[in-house]
Amino acid sequence: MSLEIDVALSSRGLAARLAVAPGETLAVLGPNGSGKSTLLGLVAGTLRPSDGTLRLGSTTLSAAGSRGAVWVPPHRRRIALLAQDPCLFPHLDVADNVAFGPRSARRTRRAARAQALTWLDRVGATQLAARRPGTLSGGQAQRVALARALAAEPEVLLLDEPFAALDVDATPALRTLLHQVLADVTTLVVTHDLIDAVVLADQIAVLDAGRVAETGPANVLLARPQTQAAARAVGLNLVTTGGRHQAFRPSAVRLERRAVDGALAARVDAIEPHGDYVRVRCGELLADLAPADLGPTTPGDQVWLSVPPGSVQSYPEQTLTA
Ligand SMILES: Nc1ncnc2c1ncn2[C@@H]1O[C@H](COP(=O)(O)OP(=O)(O)OP(=O)(O)O)[C@@H](O)[C@H]1O
Repeated sequence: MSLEIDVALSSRGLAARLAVAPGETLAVLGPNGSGKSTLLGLVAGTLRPSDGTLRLGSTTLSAAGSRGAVWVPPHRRRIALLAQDPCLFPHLDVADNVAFGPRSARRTRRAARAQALTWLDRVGATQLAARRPGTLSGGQAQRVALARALAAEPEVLLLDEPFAALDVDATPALRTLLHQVLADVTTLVVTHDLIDAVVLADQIAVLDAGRVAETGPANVLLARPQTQAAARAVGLNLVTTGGRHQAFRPSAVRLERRAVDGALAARVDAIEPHGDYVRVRCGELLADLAPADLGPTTPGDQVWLSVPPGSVQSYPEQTLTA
């Protein structure tokens, strides 16, 4: 079912208009505090908008402000939220946790259990059916939470950083699983991890300071962002001159400590260690370098930045419509 979001929450500085087509997955990217979780809360109904409307198919879930008041409470929305913390009921075994949604929808005990086992099978967790949540690993518990969310047959699934609390080892398998089971479910996924967007998303929306900076098909926005906010969100530098964008990865940037033909003069604002590389910030531009290539550079230094032509994507600037 389609989801049409046109909501504002003035106390959190959020005003966003977005649409998710039936069965599609929209990834919401953006820096800390840009409003991603607030947006999910407004869709789930745990937060009440100060203005605007929210529609699921032909049903209005909430309408506020001058457009009249409609409010469908969270438990009536057929929207499931899967967050970092799987939030399983500790006193129920796995099968009963997953059967909770169907039972709440007044299925018989037998039908609810059959449905639970079907979903446990789909997420590869049949063998966990009799276990208590307290005995599960993080990855197992998240699989069960996914089965529980989907067994309730939601019209919309909301994922809030679904892998953030998991071991790196457990994440790829769960992401692949999600990709399979999300194929037909209208989904909104909030993530800091670009791989989630690459694997799961049909569309991407970038939030910046409570506003939608850019939306577009995932493959287009990941390769050819039109705004600085989107470029930052997908990990690219963006330089715009003469109606054309040049986008390039920070790891493609070369840094020289003396003037070089064709290089851009810049001043170092900050140097941040990132594991086995250092990130050098020069205004809006980022350069990711091996420590040995940085040399004795410090903040405040004048440097010259260049990028090999083969590492630059060049494409026309477009006018974005809100
Ligand atoms: N419980 C709260 N009470 C008041 N203001 C809040 C609350 N939670 C968030 N905010 C504010 O609302 C705005 C949006 O925050 P939100 O948590 O939605 O951002 P986010 O993009 O999800 O950030 P993060 O990536 O850090 O989770 C921020 O200005 C934040 O300070």
